[in-house]
Amino acid sequence: MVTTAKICGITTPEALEAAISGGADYIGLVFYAKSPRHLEIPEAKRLAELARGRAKIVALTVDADDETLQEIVDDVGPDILQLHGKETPERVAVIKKQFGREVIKAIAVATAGDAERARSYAGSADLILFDAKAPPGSLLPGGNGRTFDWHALDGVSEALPFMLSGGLGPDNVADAIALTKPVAVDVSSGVESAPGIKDPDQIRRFLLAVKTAKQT
Ligand SMILES: O=C(O)c1ccccc1N[C@@H]1O[C@H](COP(=O)(O)O)[C@@H](O)[C@H]1O
Repeated sequence: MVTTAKICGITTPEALEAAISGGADYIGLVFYAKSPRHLEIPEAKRLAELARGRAKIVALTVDADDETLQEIVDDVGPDILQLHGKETPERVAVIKKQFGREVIKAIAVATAGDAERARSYAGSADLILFDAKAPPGSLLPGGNGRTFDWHALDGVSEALPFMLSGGLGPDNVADAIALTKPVAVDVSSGVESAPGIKDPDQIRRFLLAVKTAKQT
C-alpha cells in the first residue's frame, strides 16, 4: 500500500512548491495564533490559491469557534479541516455537517489506551490523526517535534485507517511506516531549519522517504 503524505505548517510559496513538486498529497495551513506557523487569512488565501487542485488543502485549527471556521472556509476554501484541540465526537460531527468539509481529528497518544479513544470518533471524523502528547507547559498541542511509542498503535491499522504524526522526519519516517502501517503521514517540525521555517531540501527528502517506504 502507498502511504500518502502531508506537509504541515506551510508559510511560504517556496515551501509550498517544494512540497507539491516533491509529491505531497496534502499541504497544511495553520490557524492558531500561538504557533510559529500561524497564518492570517490573506496570506493563507494566497497559498491556498497556489495549491488548489495540486494537493489537498488542510486548514488546521485548535478548538476554533464557528465564526473562525466560517471565515476560513469562506475565504481560504480548504478541502479538509484538521481539528487539533479537545473537540468531542459530537463537536466533530457538527463541524463536518455545518461546514461541509472532510474532517481530520487529532488524538494525542502515549499509550494503547489513548489510541483506543479514537474509536469514539469513528462515526464523525473522516480520518484519525495520531500525534504525540504535548510536553507539560507547551504552548502548542502539536507541532512540537515529539515522537511517541509507536507500539501504542500495534494492531490499530487493521481496525482503523489513520494518519501518523509526531516527531517524524526524513530519517525516521520509513521505520514509522513499516511499524505502524498508516494510510498517511504528517510532518511539521521535522522538515524545518528553525521553528516555523520550512527547509525545502528536508521536505523533498521526507517525501522521497515516504514514497519509497515499505509497509511490511
Ligand atoms: O504545526 C503547528 O504549529 C501545530 C500547532 C498546533 C497544533 C498542531 C500543530 N501541528 C501538527 O502537529 C503534528 C506534529 O507535528 P511535528 O511534526 O511533530 O512538529 C502534525 O500533525 C502537525 O499537523
